[in-house]
Amino acid sequence: MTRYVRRAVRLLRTLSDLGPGPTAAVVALLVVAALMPSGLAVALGLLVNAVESSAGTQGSGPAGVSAAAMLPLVGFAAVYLLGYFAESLVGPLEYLAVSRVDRAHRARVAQMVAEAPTLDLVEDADTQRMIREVEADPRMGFDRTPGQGALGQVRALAGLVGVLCAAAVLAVHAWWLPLVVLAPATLNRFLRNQQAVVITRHWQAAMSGEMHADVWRRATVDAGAGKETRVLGLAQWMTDRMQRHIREANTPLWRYVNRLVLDEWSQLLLVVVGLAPALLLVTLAAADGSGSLAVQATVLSAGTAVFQLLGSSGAAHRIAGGDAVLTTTAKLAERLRPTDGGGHGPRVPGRGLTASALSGAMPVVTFERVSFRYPGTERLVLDSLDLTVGGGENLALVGLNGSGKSTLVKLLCGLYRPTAGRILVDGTDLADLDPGAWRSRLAVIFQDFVHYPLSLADNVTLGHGTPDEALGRAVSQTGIARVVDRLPDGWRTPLSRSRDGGVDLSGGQWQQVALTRAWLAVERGARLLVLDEPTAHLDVRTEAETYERLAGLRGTTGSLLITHRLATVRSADRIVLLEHGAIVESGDHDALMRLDGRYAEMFRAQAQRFENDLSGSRGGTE
Ligand SMILES: Nc1ncnc2c1ncn2[C@@H]1O[C@H](COP(=O)(O)OP(=O)(O)OP(=O)(O)O)[C@@H](O)[C@H]1O
Repeated sequence: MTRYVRRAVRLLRTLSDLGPGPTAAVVALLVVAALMPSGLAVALGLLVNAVESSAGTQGSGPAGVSAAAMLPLVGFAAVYLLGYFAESLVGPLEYLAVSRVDRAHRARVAQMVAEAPTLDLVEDADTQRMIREVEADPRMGFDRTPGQGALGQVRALAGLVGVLCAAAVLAVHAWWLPLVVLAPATLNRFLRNQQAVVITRHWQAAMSGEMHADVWRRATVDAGAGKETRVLGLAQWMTDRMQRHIREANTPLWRYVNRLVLDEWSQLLLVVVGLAPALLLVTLAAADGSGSLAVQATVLSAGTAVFQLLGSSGAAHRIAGGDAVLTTTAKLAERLRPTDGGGHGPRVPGRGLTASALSGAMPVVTFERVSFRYPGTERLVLDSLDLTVGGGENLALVGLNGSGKSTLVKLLCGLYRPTAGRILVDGTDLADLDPGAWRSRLAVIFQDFVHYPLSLADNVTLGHGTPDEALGRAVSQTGIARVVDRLPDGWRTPLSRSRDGGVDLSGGQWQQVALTRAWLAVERGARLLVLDEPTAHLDVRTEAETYERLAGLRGTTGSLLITHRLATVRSADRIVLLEHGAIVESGDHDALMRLDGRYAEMFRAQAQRFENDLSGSRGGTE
C-alpha cells in the first residue's frame, strides 16, 4: 500500500512543472468527468421513476407522462452534456500537460547526462540503455513518460472519487450493494495493475534490442548516411535488420499481450460476478414490490460505472510506465552523480582548485606513470606513460594508428580518469580540479569534432556570446574569411543541408571552422591548445597559413599537436613518438633524425613518398 502511495506522490510531484493553474484545471475536469457516470445513474433513476409514477397515475395519458418526465429528462441531458463537455475539454488539456511535464523531464535528463564530469559512465552500455529508457523521446513514439504517468495518476485518483460516488449511490438502495460490486471490481483493478507492471518490465527488457533497431532506423532516414544507402543499395538490408531487431526485442511483450487478449474473458467474468448478484437482488425486490424499475436502472448504471472507473487498463499502463521511467531516472542520476571516491560514480571535483588553473598562466600538465584501459576492456591503451605537456612548450605527438594519441588527449581533458598513475596540473591532481574551470583553460579540437547543424556564427562561438569584434578579429586572423565569403548568408548561414537556406561545408572548410573555435577559446583565456589532426583535410597552402598563425600564439599558449603529417612537426619544440601507449622516442626533429630510430624511418618514408609523387607529376607534365 505504501508503495502505491509513494509511487502516486512521486508521479504527482512532476506536476510542479505544469504550474498550479493548469494542474487545477486538469484535476477539476477529470473529477467532473469521473463523477458523470454516477450523475447519469442518479439522473436515469429519477427519469425512470418519473415515467413509472406518472404512468401509474390514474387517468394520465402520454401527455401527462411527458410533462412529469420533463424535468428529470432535462436534468439527465444536462448531466450528460456536462460530462461530454468535460471529456472533450480534458483531452487537449491533458495533451498539453503531458507535453509540458515531459519537456521539463527531458531537459533535466539532457542536463544530467551532459554535465556528468567524465565520459566513461555515459559510454557504458547500461547507462546508454537507461538514457534510452528515460529520455522520453517523442520520435520513438513512447507512451511511457513521466507526464503520461502523472496524468494517468490524476485520472486514477479522480476515478476513485467517481467510484466512491457510485458506491454511495448504490448504498442508498442497499448498504450491501457497494460491497457486492466493489469486491470483484477491485480485484479486476488489481489484476490490471499487475498486468501493466509486467508489460512495463517487458518493455524495459526490449530496450537493448530497440537500441539496435535505432541504429538502423536512424541510418535509413539520416541524410548524412543517404549517400551510401543509395550508392551501395543498402535500403532493403537496413530495413530488414531494423525489423529483425524490433521483432526479436518485442516478441516476449507481444506474446504476453496476446495472452492477455485471449484471457480477457476472465475480466468479463469478474464484471458478471460483480453485477449479476446486485441486479438479481434488486430485480427480486422489484418483483416482490419492495423495489422498482428506477432502482434497477440506477443500480445497473452505478454498478457499471464502478467497473468502468476501476477497470480501465489505460491509466494503469501509463502509471506503471511513468513510474518505471522515474525509477530509472533516479538510478541514472545516482550513477552519474560524482562521489567522494570509492563509490560507483565519478569523484567530486573541485576540492583543490589551484590558483594557476584560474589564473592566466600557461598550465603544465604532467602524466605520472599513467596507465589506462577503456572501461569494460582488457587492453592497456596507455602504459606507464610519463610526459609533461604545456608551460608554453609546443609539443608534437606522433605515432601509428591506434597508438593511443587521442586517448591521451581525452585523459588530459579529464574525460576519463587514469586506470593507474595520475595527471597533475601545476602539481594538483586533475581529479581534484573543477572540470569546468580546467576545461576553460583548454582550446581543444578533437579529431572527430562535432559539425553542429547551426549557423556558422553559432558553430564557432558555441554559445559563448562572442561579440562581433571577436568575430571580426577571427575573420582577419584565422582564415575563416574564405569560408564566410562563400556562404549565401555569411555568418548566419546554417551549416546543414536539411535546414532552410542551409549549406554543407567541405572537410577542409569544417576544419577551418574548428580552428576558429579554438582561436576564440584562446581569446577567452585558454592557455593550452590541443589539436588532434587539425589540418588533415586542408590544402597545402591553407595548412601552411594555419601553422603560421598558430606560431603567432607562441608565448600566449602552450600547444599539443597530434598529426600524421610529419613535415608539419619539424618546428615543434619537442616531438614525442608513441607506440602501444608508451613513449619510445622524444626530442626535437634534428635530435630524432640523428637518433635514426622509428621517427627518422617514418619521416624518411613520408619524404620519399612526397618526392616520388612530385617526380611522378613532373614526369607526367614533361
Ligand atoms: N571509447 C573507446 N572504448 C574502447 N576502446 C577505445 C575507445 N576509443 C579508442 N579505443 C581504442 O583505444 C586504442 C587507441 O585509440 P586512439 O584513438 O587513442 O588511437 P590514436 O593513436 O589516436 O589513433 P589514430 O592515429 O588512428 O587517430 C585503439 O585500439 C582503439 O580501438
